Parts: sequence; C-alpha cells; structure tokens
Amino acid sequence: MRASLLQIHVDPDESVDSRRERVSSLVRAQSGADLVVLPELWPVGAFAYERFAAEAEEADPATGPTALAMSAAARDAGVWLHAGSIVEKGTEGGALYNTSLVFSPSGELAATYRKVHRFGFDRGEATMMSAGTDPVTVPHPQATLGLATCYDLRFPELFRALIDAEPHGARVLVVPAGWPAKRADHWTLFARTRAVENQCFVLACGTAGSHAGVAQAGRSAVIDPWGEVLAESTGTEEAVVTADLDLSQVDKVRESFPVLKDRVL
Ligand SMILES: O=C(O)CCC(=O)C(=O)O
Repeated sequence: MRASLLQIHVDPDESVDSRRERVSSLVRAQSGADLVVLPELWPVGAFAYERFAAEAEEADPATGPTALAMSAAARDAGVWLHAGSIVEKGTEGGALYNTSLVFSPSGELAATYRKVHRFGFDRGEATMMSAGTDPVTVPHPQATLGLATCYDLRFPELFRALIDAEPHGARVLVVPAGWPAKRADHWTLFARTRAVENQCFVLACGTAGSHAGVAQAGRSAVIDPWGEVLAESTGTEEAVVTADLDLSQVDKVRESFPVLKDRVL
C-alpha cells in the first residue's frame, strides 16, 4: 500500500474556498497512491473556534462544499482518500461534530467518523462540539483502516476497539490531527506507541502553519507495526510524506512477538 500524507499549511489569511481548491489540486496530484490522508479540520483550522459555527457544513457531498470537492478529487485521482475532518453541521438540533470523511476511488463517501474525545477541557471544541460515540473501521481493499482524530490518540482503549472490531480489525490506524507544536513530542511518542502496542501501521497526519495563534507541530509520520518510522516530515512546513507499507508485516510482527494474545482484561 502506498500512502501519502498531506501536511497542509493552514493559514487564517487564506480563505477556506481557496484552501479547498489548493488541497483538491494536491490530492489530484497523488494518483498512484493507494491511500491519501489529510489532517484534522484543515478547511477552518483546528483552533479557530470562533469560526466553527459559520464554517460548519454537511458531510454529504450533495450539499457540503468540502465533501463535494474531496469526492471529486478522490475520483479524479482514482485514490482512496481520508479527507481529514470538517466541522459537521449535524441534523440533530444544531449540534456540531468534528467529522472525518473517507472517500473511495469512485468518489463515494465510504465512511464518516465523529471524533469521540473532544479537546479543550472546559473551552473550545469540548464545549462547542458534540462527541461521537462509535469507533469506525473502513474496508479498504488492501487493509482495514481504523479511524481516530488528534486528541483520540491519548486514549489507547479506542485503538484496542479498532483492532478488535468485527468482522475485520484495523491493521492501518489513520490519525489526522491539528496537534500544537508545544506538545509535538507527545504527538510523535503516542503515534509510535499506538503502533507498537497494537502491532499496526499508524498514519499520523498533522498540519503546518498556525491556527488562531496556535503553532502547529507538523511532524506527520508513517510508522510500521514494530514502531519504526518509515517516513516523516521533520519540519513544520507544508509537506507530502509518502511511504510504501508492506502489509504482511502486521501478521509477521503479531506472529513473531504475540503480545496481543497475552491480554488478560
Ligand atoms: O492532545 C493534545 O495535546 C492536542 C489535541 C488537539 O489539539 C486536538 O484534539 O485538537
């Protein structure tokens, strides 16, 4: 599986429409990849709380501008696309969600995932958005994907649910984020930890730039089931991080070091 992570620069001086067009072109340039991944809340910026309500949109490509643009870009490139997340305008009484969108190469919306763990404690996303309730896996033809978003990375029990999902547990964990630079070491530490403890690939895709004054970590990375970093962005600028994943490594690592079988609880 060839995976390309697009570490998008999110700058409040660029309009959402212009960023959407720019990101669509970047996705179209990835034809040949088996999976393209975008970061969390790249249209509006993960920390631009004051714009969440105004920029909220529907997850349906028939009505939501980001969903429509990403569906077309996935189809034109002929790739599976994890389009990062949007501020989703839910149908339930005005609720907002931080919702990831996954498109198949035909442009069909294959899955949505509403972020379960909201960040901000008593501020921001934690007070403005509603929480998702369900772990989501996606049947990519090469490997089942498990979805998580940013702050979810701090909650290992979600990842256990993803690898234990029926009928097929996740083998590639996809984590879009808007992780702040001041906790960049936690981002890389947790991404590698989730790979090692679940014996899975982890695709950790962050943003570049600064959202509402919060400098972003960048440091997007592709990590294998042994915890080795196959490819990464060492800088904080916009970048494309590409790696070829040997998916047979998941079984090899699980068979040669069968720690998952020793779970008691
Ligand atoms: O957990 C962290 O340090 C960052 C989380 C975050 O920024 C988010 O979920 O948006």
